[in-house]
Amino acid sequence: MTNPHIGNTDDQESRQCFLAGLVVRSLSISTSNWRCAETLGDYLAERNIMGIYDIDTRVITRRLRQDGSLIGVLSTERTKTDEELLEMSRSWDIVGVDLISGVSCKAPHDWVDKTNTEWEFNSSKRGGEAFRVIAYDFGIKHNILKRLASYGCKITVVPSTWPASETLKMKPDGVLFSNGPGDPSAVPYAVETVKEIIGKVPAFGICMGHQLLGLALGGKTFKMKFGHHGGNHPVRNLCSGHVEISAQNHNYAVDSSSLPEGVEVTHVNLNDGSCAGLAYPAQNIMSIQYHPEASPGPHDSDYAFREFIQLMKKVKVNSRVMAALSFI
Ligand SMILES: NC(=O)CC[C@H](N)C(=O)O
Repeated sequence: MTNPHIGNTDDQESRQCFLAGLVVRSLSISTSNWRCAETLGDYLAERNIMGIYDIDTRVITRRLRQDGSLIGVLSTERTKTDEELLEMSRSWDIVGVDLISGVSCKAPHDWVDKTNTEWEFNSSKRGGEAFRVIAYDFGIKHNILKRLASYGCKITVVPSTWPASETLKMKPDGVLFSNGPGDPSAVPYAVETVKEIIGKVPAFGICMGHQLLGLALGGKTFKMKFGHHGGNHPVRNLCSGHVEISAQNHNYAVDSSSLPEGVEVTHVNLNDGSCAGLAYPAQNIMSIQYHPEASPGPHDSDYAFREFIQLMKKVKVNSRVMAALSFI
């Protein structure tokens, strides 16, 4: 973490902490958040997750910015020499590795929790209809589900390997493809699932889900030098012209130039011009590369959830009209 002071606030965004290790500058010895249940050190130790502090994370950040993402090794084993640790780091890679299967849920389950009412910041423009959404868990952040629930959705979360045929049998009004770790090109099974669903049901992709949609539509993804991480990246919404301050956490991106005819780039990251969102109106597809659910981060992009509701509503109304016309 580049923020020097870590440990004074915390919120869980998944059923468990999947981190292998955490490197921080200064570990807060006190917690100053009324909801904080324990110190970061205790939290990590209870889960046998390695942590190291008093590290000059700014030097590491400058190195990563200069040389790109690097593989690192943390070890408490004093028997290992530096050379052996370096060998370990050289023997591992993130490219081509399926990291989704290790974090996805094991079985379908419903989700009902909404955003805590006292923190609700966008309760305007809520339609009355409840739309049925199937959310693919590629490592889904809980606040994505809370925002959908706050917008009135009835949600079933399914594992990353859940068959598209089973999803279509559930007759959802929409499908959400979630965020998730690792290389999108390392999970062809997930791309195939997306391919079988799009065009039949409105789809919304977030981060990994956005990349899987890009691949399913025939585009390509690539590994960025050091990705986008943090809560202060400016993104231009090309439809509205607005610039949003966004929450970002990704190392891959969709190559805009690889997208086929009809697929629109809807958002651009203003730091490097990369694709930050796409749409394929012909198949009722929308997706964004960053995190509209924030948690943590700014709420500028919360409207994306409302746009997904409007997309499902439009499709549902159209299908009712078509059904009525078929009787005439
Ligand atoms: N937050 C995410 O879903 C990340 C997507 C993908 N694993 C990447 O690193 O680009």
